[in-house]
Amino acid sequence: MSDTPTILRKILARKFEEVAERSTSKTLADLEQAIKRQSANSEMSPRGFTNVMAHSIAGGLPAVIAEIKKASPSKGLLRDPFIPADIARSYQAGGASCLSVLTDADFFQGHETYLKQARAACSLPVIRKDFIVDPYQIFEARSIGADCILLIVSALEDAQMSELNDLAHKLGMDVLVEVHGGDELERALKLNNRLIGINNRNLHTFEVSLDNTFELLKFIPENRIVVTESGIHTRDDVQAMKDRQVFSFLVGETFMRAEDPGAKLKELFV
Ligand SMILES: O=C(O)c1ccccc1NCC(=O)[C@H](O)[C@H](O)COP(=O)(O)O
Repeated sequence: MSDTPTILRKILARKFEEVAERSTSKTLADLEQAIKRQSANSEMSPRGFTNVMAHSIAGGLPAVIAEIKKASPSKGLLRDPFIPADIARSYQAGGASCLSVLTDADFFQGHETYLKQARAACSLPVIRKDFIVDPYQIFEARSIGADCILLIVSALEDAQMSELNDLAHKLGMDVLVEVHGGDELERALKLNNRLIGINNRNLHTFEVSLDNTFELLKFIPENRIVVTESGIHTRDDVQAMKDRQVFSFLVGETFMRAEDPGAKLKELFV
């Protein structure tokens, strides 16, 4: 791969700086202490992200991870005013299985507080949607209440990915391992993990094609849950996935642009 600074590379470079900055004001030991303290609070216990997804599918329902993102590098500002607690309640009423909350500030106008507010407003499991490059961020994710984290295969080496995956599980969280191409999928399948996300968006070029899910799907064993991510806009898009036995979805922009995100979810999925 060339070293041209694509958006993904810029985000990752910033993440390394962020971890260095944050860990001086809040150390790893501080985060571990916070996690220990919150283990006495049942509200903060992991909500079983993967189990909830599997349960929806087993019950014949699509498992929708409904995303809370204020803005994105490809589309700019998506929602204003942006009230995570209201959005979370709307998603739960609309039938979402889980939430995804962007916590990256510099590129998505996200924040950890948004995850806390969204999670406190509903009973759904929540994935911290961020760009994880260091164990520090996994401790941080659990300390703010995340039930699941995202690992983007193209951002990580195998050994590092395996270490991060194990750490997340050790802290009681689930992991969504995200791929875009066949080589990444091969690497993802080596991990002991059930949720595999196929991103239809190329994070280097922003190009989006649902064909990406259709093409990679055949290489994924049946014991994995395939989540199709990005570019889902219509009932036809949803039906095209269902026709190919894909029942798990991660949707952001379409819901964020709707006045009532939960009603939009129902319109697409029910
Ligand atoms: O959304 C972007 O522009 C983006 C750019 C660079 C890296 C990641 C990006 N998005 C993260 C996601 O994968 C999506 O937020 C998620 O899959 C939902 O996609 P969509 O329904 O198309 O908003």
